[in-house]
Amino acid sequence: MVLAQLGGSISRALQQMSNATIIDEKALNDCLNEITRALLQADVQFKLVRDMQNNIKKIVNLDDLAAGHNKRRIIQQAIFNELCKMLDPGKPSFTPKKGKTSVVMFVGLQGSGKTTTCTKYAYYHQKKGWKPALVCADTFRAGAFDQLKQNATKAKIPFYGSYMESDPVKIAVEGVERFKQENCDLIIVDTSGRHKQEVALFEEMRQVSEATKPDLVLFVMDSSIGQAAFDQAQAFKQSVAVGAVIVTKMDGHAKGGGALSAVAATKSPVIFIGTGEHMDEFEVFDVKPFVSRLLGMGDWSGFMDKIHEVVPMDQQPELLQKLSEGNFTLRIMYEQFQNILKMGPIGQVFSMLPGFSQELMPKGREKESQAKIKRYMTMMDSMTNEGNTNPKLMNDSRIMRIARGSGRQVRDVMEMLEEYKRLAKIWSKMKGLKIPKKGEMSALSRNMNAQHMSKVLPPQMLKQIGGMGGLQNLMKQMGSSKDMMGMFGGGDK
Ligand SMILES: Nc1nc2c(ncn2[C@@H]2O[C@H](COP(=O)(O)OP(=O)(O)OP(=O)(O)O)[C@@H](O)[C@H]2O)c(=O)[nH]1
Repeated sequence: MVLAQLGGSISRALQQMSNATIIDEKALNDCLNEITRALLQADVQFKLVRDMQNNIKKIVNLDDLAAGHNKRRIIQQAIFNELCKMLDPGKPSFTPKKGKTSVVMFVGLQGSGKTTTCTKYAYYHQKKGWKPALVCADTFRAGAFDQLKQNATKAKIPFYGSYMESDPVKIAVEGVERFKQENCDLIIVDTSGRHKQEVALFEEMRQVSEATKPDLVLFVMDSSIGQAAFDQAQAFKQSVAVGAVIVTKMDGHAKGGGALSAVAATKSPVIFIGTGEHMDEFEVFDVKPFVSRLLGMGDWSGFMDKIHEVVPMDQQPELLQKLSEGNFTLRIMYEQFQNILKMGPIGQVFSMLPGFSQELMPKGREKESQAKIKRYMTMMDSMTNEGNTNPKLMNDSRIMRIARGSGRQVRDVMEMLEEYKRLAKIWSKMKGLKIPKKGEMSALSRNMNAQHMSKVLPPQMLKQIGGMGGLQNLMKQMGSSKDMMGMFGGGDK
């Protein structure tokens, strides 16, 4: 995903500025120009980037800053805030409530991933105990109903559609009525797409919308459309009351910056992103954790959510307890690999942990990484329970035995043990950190003190903030404010 590169470029620009002996107008301009270039390359609309640059310059008036102020921190905070502002239209979208019927209509161009996303959205809610249903009002594309039917059947979600009826309005109304009677609480209407923005498409959308009176219109946008995103999103917004955006294919080579433009064009928030073709490759989109990730700061709240999602309920307290004791054993690694493989897209989990994803899970090489994890697990399988699971007791003959037993080379076993050491080192930094239970993210904020934070932050980031002293000051100044936690990916949702 090119957004990751964007994050890398922004981090580098900040780093370069941090390395400058004096942070003057020139250093700031150089840094901002670098960030501007990165955003434009990521297809963010030119006007948005220019506005952002001007805003930062206005906020960070270097002449007015009294001596002793941490300029780096102020600049970094301004960049963080401006990026968040770009992605946050300032008002939340309509949020359906479990148990209360809501109609959600999906709109978007053909091929944007609309049909796939309808099912992902339904499946996401179904896993959380909702009663969703799918209505296929796409009578334009042959095969659309079959596709929806297939997806819905796989996910065991009720669906409605017709091979005979050609009037999308009629199907939409009938489907919505049927599922209202069946007490479904999330009725999702998939509408037709077109290859390009056409009058006929917009007219049909308007009619379906008028007839079904959706509580929310979701605009689905392919992240790879680049600079065209702004105009496309605006055209949809002008035809129907788009309330929120879902950006798809964020896993591919898309530059992803279009997401920022779509928010500006529709003045509606991005609420989910699609990160693959599978049903569960779908993530809630939260502005602050996203920008934190973009700036390479990690996303703790997302990571915790994933743990709650991936690890079976009965294993959660034990695992979290062990992790908070800094007790990352080979067995834990094995069990977690097992859970993660069951879930499918492991990259999503690890990418949320600072410094984690690149080594074990390079982007775009998930299949390879998955195979690697399976290989590790075969080797771990061949270890005997007693003694051998303690990596400290691993000697040459044991390593050879494991290699023989699992049909692998000695160097493969060594690699697996190295990986364990690397993960154990990362997790040892978590020692003492109280890990919140589901829905208790505020506990994380309360327990995150500067010391923990300093261990968790990548070293270059800590340096930019001004080391331990700078971090303590920063936390004092900001108190335990949401902004601060948001910056590091925590905070209440
Ligand atoms: N890699 C990736 N592929 C996706 C994602 N979302 C959808 N796709 C793929 O994009 C292609 C088009 O998706 P559809 O759901 O058929 O598109 P659509 O917008 O419904 O198309 P119409 O019904 O013709 O309007 C399919 O091959 C999907 O598997 C995503 O997040 N990542």
